[in-house]
Amino acid sequence: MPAFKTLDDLNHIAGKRVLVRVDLNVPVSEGRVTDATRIERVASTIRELSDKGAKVILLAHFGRPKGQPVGDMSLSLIASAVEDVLDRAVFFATDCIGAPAEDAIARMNNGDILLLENTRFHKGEEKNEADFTAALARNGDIYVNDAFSAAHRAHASTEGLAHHLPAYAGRTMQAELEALEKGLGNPSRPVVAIVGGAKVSTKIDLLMNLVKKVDALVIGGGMANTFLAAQGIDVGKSLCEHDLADTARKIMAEAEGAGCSIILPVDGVVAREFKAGAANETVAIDVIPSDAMVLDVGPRSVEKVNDWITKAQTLVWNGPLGAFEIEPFDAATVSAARHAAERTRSGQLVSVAGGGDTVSALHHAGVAEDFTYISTAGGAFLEWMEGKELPGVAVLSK
Ligand SMILES: Nc1ncnc2c1ncn2[C@@H]1O[C@H](COP(=O)(O)OP(=O)(O)OP(=O)(O)O)[C@@H](O)[C@H]1O
Ligand SMILES: O=C(O)[C@H](O)COP(=O)(O)O
Repeated sequence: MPAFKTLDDLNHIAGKRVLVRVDLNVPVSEGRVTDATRIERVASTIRELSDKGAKVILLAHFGRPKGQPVGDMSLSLIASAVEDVLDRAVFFATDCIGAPAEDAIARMNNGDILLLENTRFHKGEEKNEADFTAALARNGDIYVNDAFSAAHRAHASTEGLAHHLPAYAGRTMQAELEALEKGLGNPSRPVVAIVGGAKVSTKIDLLMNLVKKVDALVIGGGMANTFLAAQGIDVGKSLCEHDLADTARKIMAEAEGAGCSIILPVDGVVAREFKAGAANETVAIDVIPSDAMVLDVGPRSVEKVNDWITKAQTLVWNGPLGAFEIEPFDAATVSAARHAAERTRSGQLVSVAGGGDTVSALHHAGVAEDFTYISTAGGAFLEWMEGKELPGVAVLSK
């Protein structure tokens, strides 16, 4: 793992202005934050810096306002949720640069916490413009990046600032990078990856990268159908990207060349309707009725997946094995999740998972707390699984 500085390297910071990039891009409904996980994840960094007497100045984006102020994307809507999580006062400035920011910072006492308005209200943020970055940098002495989930963006507040100020990884960034290193960087073997979800098309780069890194790749969910169809199996009315048959064959050939076992379903739970409680039956994968669709992998397949989880020392998971939102098609995902959780609890498995639906599925199975690490990142986690360099991480290690 590339070396980077952490908060352990930051001493004597009382009175210093620390610009902390956090990810406050949280779901909001009717003015209320409906999931504060991302805020909870950055709380330890904020508290630690504040306890050391730093003036903690939070930088974040919210939504995609495209370089201009948009009312319902104001971080003023999130400030009280940050206060609730921290149980400390959080001041707010109506702009992240210029007089509003400077005046608010001038009023700060040591240990105070200030949230600056959405960085994406300025065009310079996403363009990583030199003038805008310099304007942000003028408000700080030190830069801490605690937003792994925004580190795939080379923006002023996620990348540019590290060229202007001494740069450090916050506690969440540090934990995420350490967990990901255990997952794919330098993992204990065998490493098994489970990739599921709806479509192959959104995960081609990810699959191509994984077959080079893992010992076994379990393919489930809707995307398994594309692989099965590419092998000449009739998948009936199942979700299937027939035009990606060549891509699927290429991924399988790459896997063979790299010595990675591809584990495809050998049976499936099929139904005629995509709805909870729909009449269903379990069939062998080569006799899928032409008017039915596979909505979950079957029990024999789950047994195979669980055998691989038993053999594995490391598990990386993105995408559910079936349509887990509608019962009973959650069965395979729940079974594999619980088995992985049990192995993790007993210290025999390092388990790392990410992806919005994946995290929901693990919560649904009641085991999200038991995994070694659950990433709150969406795009950044996927790009990491694709083997891409994340600009916000790369710059910290320079
Ligand atoms: N056999 C199937 N047929 C149809 N849809 C399926 C099937 N198996 C899984 N899915 C769907 O795949 C979706 C989840 O896949 P996705 O790739 O989006 O997961 P993710 O990467 O964890 O989530 P996100 O994209 O939100 O980060 C779910 O909505 C689920 O219903
Ligand atoms: O929600 C996310 O995944 C991050 O906050 C990044 O947001 P973005 O996709 O709008 O850059």
